[in-house]
Amino acid sequence: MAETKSRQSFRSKKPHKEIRFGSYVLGSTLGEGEFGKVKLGWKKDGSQPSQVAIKFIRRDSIPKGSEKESKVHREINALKRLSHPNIITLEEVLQNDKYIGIVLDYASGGELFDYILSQRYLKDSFACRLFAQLISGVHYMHSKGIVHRDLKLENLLLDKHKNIIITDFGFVNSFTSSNELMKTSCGSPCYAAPELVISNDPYEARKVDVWSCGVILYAMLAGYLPFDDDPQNPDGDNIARLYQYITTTPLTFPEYIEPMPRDLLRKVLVANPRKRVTLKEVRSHQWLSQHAPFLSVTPIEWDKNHKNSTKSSSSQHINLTNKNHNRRYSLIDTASTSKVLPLPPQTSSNHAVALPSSASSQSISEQVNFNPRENHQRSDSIQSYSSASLALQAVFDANDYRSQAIPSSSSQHSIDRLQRDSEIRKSPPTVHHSLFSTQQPHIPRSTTHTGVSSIYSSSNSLPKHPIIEESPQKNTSFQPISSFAIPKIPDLHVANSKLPGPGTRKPRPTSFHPRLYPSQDTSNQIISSSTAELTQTFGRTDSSSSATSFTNYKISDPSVDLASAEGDIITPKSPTLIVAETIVKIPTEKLDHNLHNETDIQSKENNENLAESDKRRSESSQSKRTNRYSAIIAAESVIDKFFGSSSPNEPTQIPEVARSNSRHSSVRSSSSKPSASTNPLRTKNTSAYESSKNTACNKQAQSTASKSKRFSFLSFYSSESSPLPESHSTSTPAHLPTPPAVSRRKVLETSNAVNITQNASEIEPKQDSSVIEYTSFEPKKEPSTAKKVMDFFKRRSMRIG
Ligand SMILES: Nc1ncnc2c1ncn2[C@@H]1O[C@H](COP(=O)(O)OP(=O)(O)OP(=O)(O)O)[C@@H](O)[C@H]1O
Repeated sequence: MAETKSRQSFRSKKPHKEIRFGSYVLGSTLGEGEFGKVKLGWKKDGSQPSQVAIKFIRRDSIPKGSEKESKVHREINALKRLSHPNIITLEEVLQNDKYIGIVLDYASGGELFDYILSQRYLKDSFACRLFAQLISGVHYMHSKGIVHRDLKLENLLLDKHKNIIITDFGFVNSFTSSNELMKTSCGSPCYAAPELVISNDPYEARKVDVWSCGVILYAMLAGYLPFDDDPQNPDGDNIARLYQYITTTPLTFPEYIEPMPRDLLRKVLVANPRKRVTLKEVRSHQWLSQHAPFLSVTPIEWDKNHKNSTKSSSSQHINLTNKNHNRRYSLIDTASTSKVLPLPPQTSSNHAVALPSSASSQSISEQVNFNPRENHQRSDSIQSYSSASLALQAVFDANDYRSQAIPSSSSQHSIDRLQRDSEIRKSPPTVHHSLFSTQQPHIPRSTTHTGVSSIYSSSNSLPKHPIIEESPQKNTSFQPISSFAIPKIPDLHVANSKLPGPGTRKPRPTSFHPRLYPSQDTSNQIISSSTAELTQTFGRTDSSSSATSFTNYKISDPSVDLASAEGDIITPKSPTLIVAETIVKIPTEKLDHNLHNETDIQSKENNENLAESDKRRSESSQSKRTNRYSAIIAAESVIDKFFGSSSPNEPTQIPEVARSNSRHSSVRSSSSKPSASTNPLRTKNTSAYESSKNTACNKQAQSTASKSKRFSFLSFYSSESSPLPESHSTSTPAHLPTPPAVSRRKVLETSNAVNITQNASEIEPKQDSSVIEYTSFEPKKEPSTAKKVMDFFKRRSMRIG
């Protein structure tokens, strides 16, 4: 007995092993993507960046020359070229013999998707602010000749001040001003522009991003996705039908969306890309006029700001090893003292910012300077600022400074500012109304501010052809995306594409619907009937081409190269990932297509720890799943049955689908489709479960059928039949009117029945190394069932392409 006790106490005192990757200590898992886990990390010595998100990619999961490898390279090289406060910052890339670790800024606010779920939908002013940031980021990347092509809520993170951070650049591609047409279909079904899905013709790359931005805006304001009310396709699972609906139905809005954003959405969500507004037109829309100063910052200015701050920071006595550290620090520790920051922005319900018509946008960047003394006074509080917040703050301050002609603030002001800032940060999170989060000052709207057009005409520094501003080729420190190694393959339009399989992740609500794939016969009927109409919509003369693309519509296989199709501006070149026995730190400025070996050797032990920890986690999660989440297992079985089973017993498929479907297990037959008159959730639930029983669904799944009804993923698709207990429901925030209860696919608001928003504080690691335990690799707190289910969706998000 005594021996047992002493053994126990020994065990409890035994320090847990610290898991490290390079110079980073690893913490909890932030999420899981296509390539694997994303983990929180921090430097043990407390140096910057204080917290990072490390995206781990198992090297053996990206075979040489594979599409996956290209995707990783695309993402890294794109991020290296981008330096904008609303675009995720690449800190560095590390690798050892097992993993590649893409070290990114940590966006502690979680996914915008989850945030909208928690709010049901966003207030007009807040959505406007986020949308302005999104548009600014997208405009910036377009100016670099980069299109994202997979913009969706799940790829938009929030920093701690609720600024948008665009992430996941795996589908980016480059274009030139002379050739912007692309052919590869990619993106997520619900966010993909119609021309991607229903046409074989090359598409204008930037317009595709514009469409996705429109879908995102709609989802922010409505709390659900647009074109979601087709009575013939209540679940939106028939994607051909969905796109037919999109191209033929006028956009409708819930009553709580204001007229101005409606007007903007009507101009953005136009099926015909030729009639769809350009990003420039979006930026100058009246609804965004209150954020005109921010939107008027040109890409050149963002770069200048970055360069200036990098140069300044290099004179500081900071031991930094790469430009990104400088970038981050530069906003804090620059040597420039020419201007002192104006008073901090305050929270304001009126977030209109006046931009004097005489101000030139050029002056913005010149005034974006920081007083190091002031910033030193910020001490610890400044550490928590993300680079996004800081950069946004800087631009705001510059605008604010200029517009208000505030004289240099005294150091006392700075101290006051710091105190106020830290108080604001201590306060509980609220929905922010200003472009610059909680620090937005109350600045009365200028009476001379007559809207965006006047601003642009007075300070029109926006390039007519953004690509000309800074050609990617000019940037010698970066490897242009065009040099990626992409094996040349035939055009991969949807007509030739394949369905996803077990290797692919499965759906989340906004990007996927459980019964997405219509049976061949059903879709064909719809396609045939709609071809003429769509041809008309897109103004085509070649009806046969349309017909072909519709008839053969399938989801393309992500394992096949997406960016190499004819029309994409990509030059093939062999990719190489140098295998090293040790962790190799790759400063981003040196990293190009090839990952070079460098210094900073990490012991193999850590590496093993990482793998071991992964193993333990999976074992532990396995047992937890068995004990506590059998319902989820049931749901997974159901989904595997539908989308991912590689079981040899899989049902015979329609030949054409089977041919193209190496991984997708089954295509739902039309007979399994529930009638629209029945409750789609209940029906789906039942039919799905029955299907699972018919195949190799395990016994446990069967025995937990009733539980699966309670926690099934299907329950996330309806508010009417949400099986969640009342007590879990979150009421509509007071400021928001109750959304109509009619749409069964109010996916965002429905999911709000359970609070699944990730609490950043739960995953904050303890910085004191003495208390960092091995278990820090595993979250101490068991995530809620709802969270698990949502994570399950995350793992299964899928795309066209
Ligand atoms: N910088 C970050 N800060 C905080 N969380 C992050 C960060 N990057 C990723 N995550 C979390 O990890 C999850 C997976 O990351 P990410 O989407 O980048 O992976 P992925 O492999 O690119 O997946 P996919 O391509 O399917 O989106 C995200 O949904 C997010 O919750």
